[in-house]
Amino acid sequence: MKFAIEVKDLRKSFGEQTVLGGVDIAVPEGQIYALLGPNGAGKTTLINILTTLVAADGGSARIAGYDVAAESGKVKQSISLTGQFAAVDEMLTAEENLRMMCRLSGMKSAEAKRRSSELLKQFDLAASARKRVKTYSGGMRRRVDLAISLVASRPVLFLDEPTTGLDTVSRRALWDIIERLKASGMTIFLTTQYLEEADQLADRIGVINGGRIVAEGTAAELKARIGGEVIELTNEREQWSRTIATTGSAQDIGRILSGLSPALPPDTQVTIRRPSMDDVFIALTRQSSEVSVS
Ligand SMILES: Nc1ncnc2c1ncn2[C@@H]1O[C@H](COP(=O)(O)OP(=O)(O)OP(=O)(O)O)[C@@H](O)[C@H]1O
Repeated sequence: MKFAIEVKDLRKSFGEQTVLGGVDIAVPEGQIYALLGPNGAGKTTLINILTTLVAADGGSARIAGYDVAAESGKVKQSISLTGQFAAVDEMLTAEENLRMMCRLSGMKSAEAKRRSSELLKQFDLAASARKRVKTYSGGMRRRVDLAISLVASRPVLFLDEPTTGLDTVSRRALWDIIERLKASGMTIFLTTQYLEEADQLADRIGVINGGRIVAEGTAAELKARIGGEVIELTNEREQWSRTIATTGSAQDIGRILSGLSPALPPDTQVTIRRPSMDDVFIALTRQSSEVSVS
């Protein structure tokens, strides 16, 4: 298998603080990898190292076969990055923004025109292409950001929290686009705080906490790690809920409930269901918060 992204024992500290304490990741070509983690877990630092913006202290990373430290120029030519620093001019139309970026990346006028209209179509922006970006909704604006980062076709795309702050409809529209980009053969590395997003898009999910990958696998594999089912106890009057992993057998459920029942208010509701990504995430980050990264 050929890997588009290969990260080995990657380390980074800021002063005394260890932000990445030995991270290993391998993403095969053409797949989507989602990195999930709480605030401050090191996700942006990892993206910054993989996109050559920040140097690592130790370990290695290769993108499209090139070493991020020794061959940073080749790495830059292999990647697109969409994050906080999108260079959109709000006073221009989407079409003008795209043509300008195409010209800046060295295309002749006719080529810039062709590539811009191709991107406007691909990102469902053709109907609004001649309106100023400042009149766009958040979702449309995010699609312009993404289109601009893809002006030059590159094999590996990094997306730092692509749908944060978007409403459900715009988020789904962006997911469709990300899936289409994958179908065109791109390898995509994204960070997200939405478990549903990782579940929906990613071939593999890595959970990062305390500077380490504490779990990795497909959404189904991660869900399987916390057992067959979860018991959810909810008390609406007292406004609390609690989940407990169970094998799902009558004996195990009986054991858990009889262990709890003397302490439970009588109006507590019990539901038994398959674990969600939320359950997995909470279980994994809770377990690993004890782990030292130094
Ligand atoms: N240039 C820097 N100098 C000092 N500390 C830094 C620097 N960059 C990041 N950090 C620290 O490293 C830790 C990880 O930050 P990072 O931005 O990588 O986390 P994150 O997982 O992306 O979180 P968020 O979702 O909040 O952006 C944080 O505690 C942050 O304060």
